[in-house]
Amino acid sequence: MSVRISAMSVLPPVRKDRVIAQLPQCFRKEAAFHTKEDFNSKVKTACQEQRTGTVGFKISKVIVVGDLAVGKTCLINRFCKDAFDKNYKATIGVDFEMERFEVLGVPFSLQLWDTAGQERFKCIASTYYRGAQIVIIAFDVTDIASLDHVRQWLEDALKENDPTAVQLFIVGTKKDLSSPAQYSQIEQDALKLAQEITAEYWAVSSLTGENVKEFFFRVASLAFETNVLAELEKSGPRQIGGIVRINSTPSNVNASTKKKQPNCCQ
Ligand SMILES: Nc1nc2c(ncn2[C@@H]2O[C@H](COP(=O)(O)OP(=O)(O)OP(=O)(O)O)[C@@H](O)[C@H]2O)c(=O)[nH]1
Ligand SMILES: [Mg+2]
Repeated sequence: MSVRISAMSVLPPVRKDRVIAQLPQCFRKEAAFHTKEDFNSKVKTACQEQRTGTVGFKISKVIVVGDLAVGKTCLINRFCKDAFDKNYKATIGVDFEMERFEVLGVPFSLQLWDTAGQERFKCIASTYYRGAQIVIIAFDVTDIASLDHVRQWLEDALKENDPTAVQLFIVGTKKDLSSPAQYSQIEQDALKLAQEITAEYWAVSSLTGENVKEFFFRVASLAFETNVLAELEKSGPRQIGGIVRINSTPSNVNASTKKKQPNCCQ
């Protein structure tokens, strides 16, 4: 407890617009991590009673992958800096941003890794995939090829991570560029894919900001909820009563059986 107090007194308070008191809802019920309206009751009780263990000090790693120019950097910049650049500057290797939240009164941080989509930088970027709790695969809703490549990105990301420990999101970008008819067509395919690979689906626009904050709040909340449940499980059923597990095993068909390949940078 004393550690917690000193750590909190060193850090400035979390920004008011990063405080999460209610569970943000999913974007589409057909492809959601879960569709519950509220945080798990065990998680809420644990937070109220300050029994969240190490979660308050935890930094969860998020990697954002996907084809070049789909808008990964813009998505992160819209959320972290509320900025948008219409000029394309390829990410070379990786970049990262830290975002601090307060979820149900408990500090919680995400380390957002923005990776390169260009083939020639992919090899550097992939060395940073390891240790991700959350994998976000971005595709451009106006470019069906970028959706077709999602499975390959997933496979690459899961080579470096434990597939059963990863929470997966598919995010369609540049929603502002697509007509409602075009959008609903690609959404059908994206929802189908999300269901197949057990991912939660979102669609956003970094230009207008539509759904960007909602998306990252949802990511932070689900990551937090999973971490608190894991912490409660660690502290044992005798202490905390029965654990309600949320169904969080991304059963990826392609990647889970693959052997780790050596990274190549020829
Ligand atoms: N209209 C519109 N353009 C966008 C949006 N998001 C990104 N763009 C544009 O798409 C281009 C590529 O965006 P980036 O964010 O740099 O793409 P990236 O995925 O990071 O690309 P790499 O770093 O090469 O992998 C830029 O010209 C952006 O301005 C969006 O929501 N709407
Ligand atoms: Mg980029």
